[in-house]
Amino acid sequence: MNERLSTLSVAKFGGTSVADLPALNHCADIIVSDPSVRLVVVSAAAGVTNRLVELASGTLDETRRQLLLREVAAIEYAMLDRLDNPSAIAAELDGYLAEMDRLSQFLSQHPGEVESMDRLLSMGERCSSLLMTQVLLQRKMAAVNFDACLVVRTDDHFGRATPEIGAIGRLAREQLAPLVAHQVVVTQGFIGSDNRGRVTTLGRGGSDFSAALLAEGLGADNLAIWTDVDGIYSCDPRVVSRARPIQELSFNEAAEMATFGSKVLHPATILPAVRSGTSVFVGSTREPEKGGTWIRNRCDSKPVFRALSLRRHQTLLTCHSLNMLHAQGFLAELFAILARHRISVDLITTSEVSVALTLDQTGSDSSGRALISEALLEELSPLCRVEVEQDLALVAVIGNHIAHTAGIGLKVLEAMAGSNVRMICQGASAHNLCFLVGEEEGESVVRRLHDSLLPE
Ligand SMILES: Nc1ncnc2c1ncn2[C@@H]1O[C@H](COP(=O)(O)OP(=O)(O)O)[C@@H](O)[C@H]1O
Ligand SMILES: N[C@@H](CC(=O)OP(=O)(O)O)C(=O)O
Repeated sequence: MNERLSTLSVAKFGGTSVADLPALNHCADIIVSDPSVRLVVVSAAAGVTNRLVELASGTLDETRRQLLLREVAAIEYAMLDRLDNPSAIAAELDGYLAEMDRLSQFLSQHPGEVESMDRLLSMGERCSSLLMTQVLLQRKMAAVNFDACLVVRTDDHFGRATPEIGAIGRLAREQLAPLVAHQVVVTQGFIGSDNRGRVTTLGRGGSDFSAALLAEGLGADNLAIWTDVDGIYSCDPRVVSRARPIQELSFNEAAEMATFGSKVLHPATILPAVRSGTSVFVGSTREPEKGGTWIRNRCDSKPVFRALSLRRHQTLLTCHSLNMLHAQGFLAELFAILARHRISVDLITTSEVSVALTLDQTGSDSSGRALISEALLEELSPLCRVEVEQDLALVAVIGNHIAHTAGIGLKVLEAMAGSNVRMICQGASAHNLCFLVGEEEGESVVRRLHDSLLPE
């Protein structure tokens, strides 16, 4: 960097924050009011990625394909048309929309062609960064639109690419640092490229992750995740109306919340922040004055019960095998097969002859492809008999010293009286106690637990 900035902040704006022109103007207000914000990371406008995922499926009839393209175009043009000077970027935006048409048509003829799928999915974020940059230029800010693929280097696992941290750090220092010294740089979340320059995506909700990786690469002091809630709450406010905002959280607690379903943060966001010591803020784009949640390495309060998370659509895999009895290597073999299918395991319990595990659904790729494939079941079949249960919900109690505080199990189970608890996991972390219940019971269990463990 030519000039050392006293404080460097990265601001990420999610889909609802860039959904229309008034929303983009709220983002601009935040950026203008804080001179430390030098890198802005944007998601696709709300609803766009879902439509692109459908377009990328390659299974649509022509009427549906045209309808989705028109809907995406309507979202983007509604913003373009209300700019002071739409002609400045109209041709570029038209180009992106034409590319969506071309790629979705190609995919109708070649369904499952993963390279084109990711290129198509990347278009939503490209439209947003183009529009966001123009809104900042309108405000007379020095701003530039920057292609995230130049810095966010990943492997070539299309749909759910893994970032290459070392390369991202080097590229951020070489390419981004000189730019942020002189202007606000606007870039896309969610997308990257492999070492052959092919566009990749990081999996659904991956813009938070992109912002955290870029903040790490730049050595930023702060990362702000601007969204549609004024911070992280003690539970999803859509599920528990009495949930309350949390002012300060530790990295550990935030990581547990994100992992176990608090959608406000992508689960991978915390690790880059931990590595680089970057503080993370979560706040509302529409109401920044309300404040929000700070996530830091250390925080003063360490309550036993901090929050609850609910993750729906859980799958429980129970693997039975008599070969497991007093044998070595069974779990190693099982996990090797799961790893080959890029499945990450969440909860696990074992008995003499069986092992039950839940699958991490945050690992589903950008197209939302199902994780349990026929190929996986086939590979597992010589090793064990597999039972698959779906329609479960994972409830996580998150806090501190959970593994070392007497009476917690009783308190939690009392609140669960009458519910069928399918699996319980506790002990590996001092920060969580997790269990599975039927999907239909998930919300009511969380509400009862909130009343009992986190009363006002
Ligand atoms: N514990 C929680 N605190 C706050 N919001 C939560 C929590 N758990 C889930 N959410 C949900 O996360 C949503 C914000 O995440 P998301 O929709 O991914 O935002 P964005 O599009 O800005 O990335 C909120 O609207 C809220 O309903
Ligand atoms: N647009 C991508 C990436 C993302 O992170 O979006 P959001 O910030 O709105 O959750 C998606 O919908 O998955």
